[in-house]
Amino acid sequence: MKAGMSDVKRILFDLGSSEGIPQNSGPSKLTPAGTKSILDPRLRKVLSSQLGIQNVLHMQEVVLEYILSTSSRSRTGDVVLCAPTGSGKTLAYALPIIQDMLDRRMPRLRAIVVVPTRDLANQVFTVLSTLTKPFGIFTLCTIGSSAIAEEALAIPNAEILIATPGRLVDHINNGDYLKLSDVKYLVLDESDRLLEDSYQNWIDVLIPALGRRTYAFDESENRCPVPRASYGILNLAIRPDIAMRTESSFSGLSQANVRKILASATQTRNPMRLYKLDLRDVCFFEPRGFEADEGNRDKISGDRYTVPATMTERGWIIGSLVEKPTALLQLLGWIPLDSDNTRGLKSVLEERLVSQGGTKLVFTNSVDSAHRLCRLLELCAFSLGRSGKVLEMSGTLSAKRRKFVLEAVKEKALSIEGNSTNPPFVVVVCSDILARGMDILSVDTVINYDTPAHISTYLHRAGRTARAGRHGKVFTVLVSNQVRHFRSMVYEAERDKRKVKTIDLKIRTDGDSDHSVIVRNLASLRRVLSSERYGALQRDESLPEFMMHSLCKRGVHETRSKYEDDNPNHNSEDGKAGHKRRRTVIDDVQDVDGVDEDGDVRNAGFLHEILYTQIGRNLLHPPSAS
Ligand SMILES: Nc1ncnc2c1ncn2[C@@H]1O[C@H](COP(=O)(O)OP(=O)(O)OP(=O)(O)O)[C@@H](O)[C@H]1O
Repeated sequence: MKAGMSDVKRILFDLGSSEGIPQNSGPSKLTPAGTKSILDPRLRKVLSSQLGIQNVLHMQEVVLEYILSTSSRSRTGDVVLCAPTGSGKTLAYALPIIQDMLDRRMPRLRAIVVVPTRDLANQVFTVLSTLTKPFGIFTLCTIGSSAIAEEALAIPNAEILIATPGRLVDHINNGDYLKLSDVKYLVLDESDRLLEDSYQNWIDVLIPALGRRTYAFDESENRCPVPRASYGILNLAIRPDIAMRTESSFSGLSQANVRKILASATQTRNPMRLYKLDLRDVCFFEPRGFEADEGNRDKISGDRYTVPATMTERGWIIGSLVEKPTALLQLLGWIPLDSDNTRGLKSVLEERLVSQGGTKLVFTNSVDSAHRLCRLLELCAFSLGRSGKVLEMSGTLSAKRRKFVLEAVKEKALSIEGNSTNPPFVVVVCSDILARGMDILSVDTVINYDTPAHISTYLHRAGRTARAGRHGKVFTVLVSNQVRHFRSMVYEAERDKRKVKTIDLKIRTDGDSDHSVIVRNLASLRRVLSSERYGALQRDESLPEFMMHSLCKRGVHETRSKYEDDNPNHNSEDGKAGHKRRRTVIDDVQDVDGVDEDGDVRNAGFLHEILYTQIGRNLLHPPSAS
């Protein structure tokens, strides 16, 4: 987090010109909060020294001002914050909470932040703990990565708790060490996602535990009586549509003082979902110009969203599923565009896609496809001689591996050498685990290899790029029969329809074309996946180079001696274990190739593969040899 921050402070953007967010302009400047800001100077100093942020954004300032100006009153309104991805919602809720705690007298649990995934919890924890540490505010992250008893010991000292819903419920049910009586803020980050899933009925457990309000039923009240107000650059409005449905049946003063803050780029306005949260006096923050049309207010499905102005979106239409991997390689700039494509299209690709450096995220619709595609790209990168890294990120990986991948990408710790003709790259193939909230500033391109089924998934995936005023590109690979659905999904939901263009891509799949790279490597992929199935290769680890050499038919013996030369410590205990495992991998590959030293195919599984699949038959009896 910290490493990227020195860049962030220079790339500031304006959420609040009087015209609203500029739709088609480049990154605009941040209007400094300056001396008018109500941000505490102590907090400002920490923000600057720890995160490299000199000024708060207008949206953050408005939320800060609203929350702090009403925090001392007995009746405080709940806050719903709906701003585009990458617009700084984390600090928008974190700053008022921390500032409110600066002059506390007794350390008590004052705030709970609930987030849907462990990785996001870790990210939010990094930001909050960095800001709170200098003030001695103890922030704790409880996500189920350590023993519950261990966490239970730490929880009584926590003043801010960041938790995934399941773990929070575990602690509430586990004993009385989690004291909720002094909790003043409950934040739901990615609230629409949290409300979608029931996660052990976490809302039903948490809300009553915080102290449910009691209301007197009042039929005559059909609107929230609190007036609309315009607050600086944002519309700060009590949304009657939500207020009416959540409050009309229950009017009266609250007995609880927990203020709820909901944050998401795709905030649900569905009162049926929000109802369970027991919201009251809801203040709906959204950038001016993007509030729901008056006529749409009552339509539950009428939500419209906006994406950052610095994002370019394109749909790439291909003829059939078979062309997808080849289209991906072309999008990544690893193989040239087919000459059938127009000159104009070529220049678009060259200009927009083949950017040097930068991280590319490739989204698939399932963890299995993410894994297979990652392996295939690893093989293709190797056989095409590309310098860079292909990494996988999905829920099936161990927490340790996920942390490694995130840190590696965030901190740019991957030391990859390249040159101008072969620029280094980092491609992360991921499932939707990375779609929500993850803040990786080096991501300059998002590719939807699989088209997302829902607009919210599309927007969150896309939102991993073009963050904090940076430029970013989003490409969606579309098989021709998916185009209609894609267009209607995006056009109906996005406010600026002109932004998303679709372009036809012509791809040759005959024997002489670049498509043959895919065909060759699909055969290797099968062998890699077999090695994993039989435990010879860890799913979590990148493909060892010697294995790729072997798969590229450079000779098993050569790679074995290469491995031994390259690993002088292979006789140490650790080295031996690793060596043994790697030897198995080599044997494995030999088996699949049908060239094992004893002349036997030892593994029955592989035997099956070889004898009963077309690819296996081709391997043993190449068509040209027959
Ligand atoms: N005041 C600021 N000045 C400069 N950069 C900022 C400021 N506030 C936040 N940022 C940066 O903007 C980036 C995006 O912030 P954040 O992760 O909070 O976005 P978000 O709105 O929560 O996005 P998402 O909807 O995807 O979760 C982060 O890198 C953050 O450090």
